[in-house]
Parts: sequence; structure tokens; C-alpha cells
Amino acid sequence: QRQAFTWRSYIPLLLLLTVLTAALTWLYLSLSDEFTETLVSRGEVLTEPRIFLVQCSEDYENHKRFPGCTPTKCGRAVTDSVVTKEEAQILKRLAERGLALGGSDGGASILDLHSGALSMGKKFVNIYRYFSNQISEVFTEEDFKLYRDVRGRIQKVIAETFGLDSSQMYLTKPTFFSRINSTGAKTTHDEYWHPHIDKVTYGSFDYTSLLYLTDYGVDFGGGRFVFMDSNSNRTVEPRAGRVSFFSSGSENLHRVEKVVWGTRYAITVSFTCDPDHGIADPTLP
Ligand SMILES: O=C(O)CCC(=O)C(=O)O
Ligand SMILES: [Fe+2]
Repeated sequence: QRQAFTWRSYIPLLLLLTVLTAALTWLYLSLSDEFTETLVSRGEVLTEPRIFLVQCSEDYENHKRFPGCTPTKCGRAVTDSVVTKEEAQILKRLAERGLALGGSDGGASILDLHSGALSMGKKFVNIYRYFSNQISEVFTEEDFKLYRDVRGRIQKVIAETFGLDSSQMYLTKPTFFSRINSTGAKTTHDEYWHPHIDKVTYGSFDYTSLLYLTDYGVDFGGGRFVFMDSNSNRTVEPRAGRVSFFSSGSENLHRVEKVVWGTRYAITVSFTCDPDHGIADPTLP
């Protein structure tokens, strides 16, 4: 009898806690919505670049300037008309084949075409050395041709958008495929979600581009790209064949949301203005 009474006396408190939790969750969600703007949704198809200019940071002033390339016009842009769905599909299959040979124990794996670095467990191996006899089953000359072609088109659209001389831009490293799923991180290499500035993280980058190979909300959940501006978050929803590009300085602080289900594939292709940091297109060894 007494026991039952004790139990019931907690019910109002439990109810209150439930209501409070619900109210706080709602407040949190509506506030984060308020400060999040979708720049391009997955369902839209951009037949020409959608451009968002922002003021250049001072980052470029501490580096050697290369006229015709060093950012004087900064910002971000997204286009769906540079790479076709079919090309994205071919590149995704290539990424799948390469990454199937290894893969991180955690949620984020990479395959760097230039250095050959492939995530393997908690480390990396060189795919060209480690899998030298299988390499011809993974990549063909055609695949590398497609990569070169695509990178040339991306370079051109970046040059047109920011008013650059495309011949003064150089591919730089790392240039890699990424595969992200919802498995928890096992090492810091798996922690792709931290806010960062590419010019700081990668040093040589002046322009970053991302080519998405899978669709947000269809192939995976979470995993939107977020520009973190001082007053709001601005997201780009990945779509197969979509190219997103931006100047790499602190005017474009960004992060990737955690992937909560499915698998997200992308390629990072970046450019430097400094010929000393340029690399040749990846080739079969
Ligand atoms: O995959 C993405 O959307 C962005 C990845 C990224 O920020 C990076 O590689 O620096
Ligand atoms: Fe980045």
C-alpha cells in the first residue's frame, strides 16, 4: 500500500520532466533552424553556378601573391552542370572498388589517388604498393582519364567564377575520395566533422572543390556540408554530380555534419596558386 503511494507521488515530477525535455528540444530545434539556411537543396538541379560572394579574409596577405590566381574575389558556388550523374556513378564505382580493398575501422575512409594512401584499419597503406597486382582490377586508364577531364572542367568553372586565369592554377594535394558512414570514430583520422579552414588544414589550398557522388536523404542521412558564418550556418546538400567550390581561406570556415545512416561518397579536388605546390594529375603506376 505504502509502496504504491511512493511510486505515484513521482508521476507529476516525471510528467514535468518530460514536458520540459520536449520544450527544450523544440526550442533547440527551432533555434538551430532559424540560424541554418539551405544554400542548395538536394532536389534542386543547378544548370549554372549559384554564386555567393563573401569578403576575402586576410589569410592571403601572409602568402606570396600570384596575380591571376590569388583570391581577390572570394566566396562559394555550387553547380550541377559540370559533371553528369553518369560520370559521378562511374567515379563512385571506382571509389567503391578501391576502398573495398581497405577501409577504416571507424566511419571515415579515404583513397588518395595521387599518393596512393588508402585507409586500412587504424592506419593507411599505399594502394599502389600494397595491392600492386590487383591495381589493374581497380583502376583503368579510362578512370584516370575521366578524373583528369573532370578536374579540368572544375578548374575552368572556378576560374570563370572568380575571374582567374585558369593556366595559373595548379592541382594540389591531397586529392582524395572519401567514404563516410555512421560507424563511430576509432582514430582522429575518422573525425571528419570538426569545423576547419582548408588553407590552415592543408596549407597549399587556395580553392577547394568537392564533387559529390551520392545523394543526401537518399543514400545517406546527416552529412550536409555547412559553411559556418558568424551569424548563421549555410548548408549545401550533396547530390551525385554536384560540384561545390570555394576560396580556401577563413572566409569559408566549414564542417561536415555527422552521417547518421547510409554511405556518403565525395572527391576533394583542390587548387593552389603556387606552382611549387602543384602536382601532376594522378596516373596509373
Ligand atoms: O566532404 C565534404 O563535403 C567536405 C570535406 C572537407 O571539408 C575537406 O575535405 O576538407
Ligand atoms: Fe574542408
